[in-house]
Amino acid sequence: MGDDILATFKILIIGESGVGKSSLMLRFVEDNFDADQSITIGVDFKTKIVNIDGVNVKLAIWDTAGQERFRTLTPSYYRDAQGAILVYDVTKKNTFQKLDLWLNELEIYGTRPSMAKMVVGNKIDQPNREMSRDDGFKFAKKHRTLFVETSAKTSEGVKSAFEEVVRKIMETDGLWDRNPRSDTVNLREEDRSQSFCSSFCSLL
Ligand SMILES: Nc1nc2c(ncn2[C@@H]2O[C@H](COP(=O)(O)OP(=O)(O)OP(=O)(O)O)[C@@H](O)[C@H]2O)c(=O)[nH]1
Repeated sequence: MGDDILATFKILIIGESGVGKSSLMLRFVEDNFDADQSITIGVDFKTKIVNIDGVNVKLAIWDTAGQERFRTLTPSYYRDAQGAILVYDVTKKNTFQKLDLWLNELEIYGTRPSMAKMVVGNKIDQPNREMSRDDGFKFAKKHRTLFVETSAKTSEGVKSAFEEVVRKIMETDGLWDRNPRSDTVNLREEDRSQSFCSSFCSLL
């Protein structure tokens, strides 16, 4: 395998304000954590190339604002996304209860019916849990989504959260297209000189 990138996947991170969406992206893309992570206004965007089971794919990760007043461009965030990570904070029950609304947004604005969805219970490093692992698991089972618990602070579960979404996208027919390969787009030198001669040299 070379450096070829098989495909580019658009993945959204959604959920209530303060659950750790930006922190999960920062941990996954830059392996970093900021205890004073600032609030997201509108949308933040990062790319990362990952190798999944020997195949390179490029991820375009869209970190959306949890706060309603910063969500003016919602439909364009969702357009063509192949995967979505729905985040709640295990120490805040209300963020878990809002997951239904976030799933509903995906239904309304998502343009790919078979989008891969992952529910993520974040901040498991904290001692004051309000939601158990089982609560998250049951929700995910009911809505047929993937599920994992994470800590953006310690990095536990973060890599799996993103990688499992990518695997799910890859195994879903019709959800993605291969990136055009450079050797099929550009004719090789010998082909080019041949086609030059067959269409032009014979006219001379
Ligand atoms: N202890 C702990 N704190 C976290 C974790 N993830 C995020 N935080 C903190 O929680 C706060 C909010 O995190 P953000 O990543 O800004 O949350 P967000 O969901 O992007 O928030 P919005 O931009 O408002 O939508 C910040 O102070 C983070 O440092 C975690 O796993 N553990």
